[in-house]
Amino acid sequence: MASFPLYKPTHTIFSNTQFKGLRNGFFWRPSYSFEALPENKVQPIRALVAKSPFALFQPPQVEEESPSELEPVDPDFYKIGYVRSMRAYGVQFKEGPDGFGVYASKDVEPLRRPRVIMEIPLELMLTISKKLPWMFFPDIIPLDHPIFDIINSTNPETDWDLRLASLLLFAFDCEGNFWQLYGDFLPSADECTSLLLASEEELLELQDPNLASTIRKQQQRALEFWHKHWHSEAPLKIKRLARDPQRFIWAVSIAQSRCINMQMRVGALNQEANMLIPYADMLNHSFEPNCFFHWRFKDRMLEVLINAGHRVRKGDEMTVNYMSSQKNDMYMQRYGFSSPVNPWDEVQFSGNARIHLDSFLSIFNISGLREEYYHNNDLSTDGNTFVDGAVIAAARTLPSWSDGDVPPIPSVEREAVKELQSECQKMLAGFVTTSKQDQKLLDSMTDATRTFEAAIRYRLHRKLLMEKVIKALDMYQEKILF
Ligand SMILES: C[S@@+](CC[C@H](N)C(=O)[O-])C[C@H]1O[C@@H](n2cnc3c(N)ncnc32)[C@H](O)[C@@H]1O
Repeated sequence: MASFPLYKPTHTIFSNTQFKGLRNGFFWRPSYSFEALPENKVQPIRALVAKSPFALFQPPQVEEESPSELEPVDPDFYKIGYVRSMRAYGVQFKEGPDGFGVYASKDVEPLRRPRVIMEIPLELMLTISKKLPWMFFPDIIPLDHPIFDIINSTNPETDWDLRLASLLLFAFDCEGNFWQLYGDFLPSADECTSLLLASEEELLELQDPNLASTIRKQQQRALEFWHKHWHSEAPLKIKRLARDPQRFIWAVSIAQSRCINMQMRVGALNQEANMLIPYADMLNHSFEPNCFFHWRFKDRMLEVLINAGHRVRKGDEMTVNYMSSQKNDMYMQRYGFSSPVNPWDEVQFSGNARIHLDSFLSIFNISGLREEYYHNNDLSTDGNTFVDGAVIAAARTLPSWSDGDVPPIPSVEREAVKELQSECQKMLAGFVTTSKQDQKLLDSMTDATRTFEAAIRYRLHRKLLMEKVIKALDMYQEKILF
């Protein structure tokens, strides 16, 4: 099997001048299709840089350059000399509501087995082992390069993002490195939602002092790291990697919002690694994802696969689950977005009021495993039969007792419902704006920064959850307690 199938590009080829538009504050990044051609099943991303001098994407020129009298060669032997390309099957990279994303370019019937939609070889990635001794795959750092000392100075427990950011900046500076080109497809500081890039005013818009203070500490930490290593005496080959702190903080934002952690096996080594994986990092998050990642050991590839049994329609977004069991503040901290249907989100109640959890769940017909949560439709926003994630969050959030814990006393239960509702009302009243006002603000925004928008959305999502809790308790009261 040849490592470079000879596919024909079907899409526009963008010149380097057009790439530069990305950095000028506009949020556009070109879209690329990997639709199957009649004669081929795969469309490699190499085609998008077909005119670039970039070595990694150049297919072997053996056939064109070899006079016909030459003997046919052993393809396996020649394969050794060429770096592999990324392959994608029936997907398209384009801009959507959550920035760039990956979309199905054709219908996929549900299969009994997961179906591969992307394969990304190890050599295109930037990875660092999570633990000492530091190992890099591929190892692009030459012996004695001072960037290694900088990476080596980081705290193994906490500073994975600083290490990855340093490696990314180093890769941008390496002649012929894949990331020199891929960097043009990464979000610019204006396009990135990471709160590391947020101003103090934007952090205040979160109306969450804990989250704001966590972010301030992270900003400070990145800044101090830059000052420590990018001082005036630093060698030029370090200085030019990040001439100002903003460049370094942007790199940390990219590392935080695009890193994938995986256990990868390379040879006899089993490595837990922090990885920047091109193309796979274009996948957005969903709490009901249709895809997942898998490390293919035999040829050191990351596979992106569609879940077994999943039907995908042309135009559907392909998504993965970034983190499980995390509240919206964690999503904000790491990725700069929150979700109104995060089933793990919470409202923090402070009082002693508790309701009967089993009765509450029975009202919404929620039982069993997470995937099997259903409810009676009354609280669903879109009218489908699946339980809204916010209803699960409401259930999880409520301080509760169950049989054998406290005996059911209807009057006490009724009192508890009212208390919980009134605590939610008080919390809502503590916000400067209402959820309707936040929604209006979001609808009217035209030239706001992405971090400002993310901050407003975050506080709106918290209010929506509280409103859901109040409504759910209303229903509980009506149906069970009369
Ligand atoms: C790994 S990247 C995914 C690709 C990214 N959308 C882009 O434009 O390059 C993660 C970033 O995508 C955005 N994102 C991913 N999933 C999202 C979601 N469910 N809602 C809103 N934004 C999301 C956030 O900006 C996040 O920091």
